[in-house]
Amino acid sequence: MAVYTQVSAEALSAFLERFDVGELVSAKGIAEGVENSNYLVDTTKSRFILTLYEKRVDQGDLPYFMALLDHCADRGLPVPPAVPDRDGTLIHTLEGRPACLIQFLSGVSVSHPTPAQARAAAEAMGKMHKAVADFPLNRPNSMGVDTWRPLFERCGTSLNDIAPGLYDELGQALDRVTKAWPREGFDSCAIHADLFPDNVLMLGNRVTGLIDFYFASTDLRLYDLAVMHTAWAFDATGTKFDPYVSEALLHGYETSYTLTEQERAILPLLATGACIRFTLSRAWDWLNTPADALVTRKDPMAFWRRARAYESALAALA
Ligand SMILES: Nc1ncnc2c1ncn2[C@@H]1O[C@H](COP(=O)(O)OP(=O)(O)O)[C@@H](O)[C@H]1O
Ligand SMILES: N[C@@H](CCOP(=O)(O)O)C(=O)O
Repeated sequence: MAVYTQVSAEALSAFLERFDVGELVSAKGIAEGVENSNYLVDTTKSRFILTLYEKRVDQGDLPYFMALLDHCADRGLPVPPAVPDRDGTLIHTLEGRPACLIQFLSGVSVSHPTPAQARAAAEAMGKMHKAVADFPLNRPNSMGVDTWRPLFERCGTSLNDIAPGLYDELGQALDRVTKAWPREGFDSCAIHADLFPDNVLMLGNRVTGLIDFYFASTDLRLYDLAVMHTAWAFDATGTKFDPYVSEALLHGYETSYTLTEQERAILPLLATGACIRFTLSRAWDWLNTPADALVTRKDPMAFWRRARAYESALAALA
């Protein structure tokens, strides 16, 4: 459940008057998602997503996210730009939170992607990377490789409450990965950085939406593919690897960028890093979200299992 901030009908009606979008017909809180409050809003003219940005999203980053969405939408990608009000303003305040009215995209996110769906989603990622070649803004990755150690230290030995021995094991993997992390030799661009299946809307095998750009940042282009691989090529528990989905992801991405031998060789390391990042962010939430909170905590171990699988692949290559 992700509705942290309640919006009254009166406040929403008044808010919508700033836009040329018709009058409020209905508004329902959306259960999916963990970061922000989202409402499905119907007006006499159309359907929208209303997002109120909660504490994890820095208000100062919103102009970057909105510019990136606009840039990609202008180039024909299925991403949802913010709707401007009559003055052209995109970012507003509602119920005391920064808020945007966002274009609604049809489609559903798949829970068990097939190879054909994985291929289409990775193709869309490749197209996005092509489209941002001339995107002029930069945003350092607030969940990038240099942030993992401090987050690990903040979690501390409480990690062992999640699984005995996790603090030591994760710390050692973090040492190995940060030491080997490529600091040059691979290109960077604006990346999505969280293109999990729940952030891709699909109708059948067709991608109708790439959403939730709130971790988007400037980072290694291949790291984006690595994040996607970790999220798509395993079952939800991180126990079962699907080699057909894995291959389909790489084939899909290669319709835009052929992977060199060097790039294929670095992918397991980047994927191990991605798994550490999601293990840590989930662990932090696990340790700091009250058990009775409305939001469902995500299992950190589902990514730690994946990290071990990628590290074994690295060992096999050595
Ligand atoms: N532009 C959109 N069009 C259609 N549905 C959307 C759109 N943006 C968000 N959603 C819906 O809202 C849900 C939560 O959005 P998301 O951005 O993933 O939230 P959070 O940032 O809180 O994780 C998505 O799973 C999807 O169902
Ligand atoms: N995808 C990440 C966390 C971010 O969640 P989202 O709902 O904003 O995509 C994870 O699964 O840990």
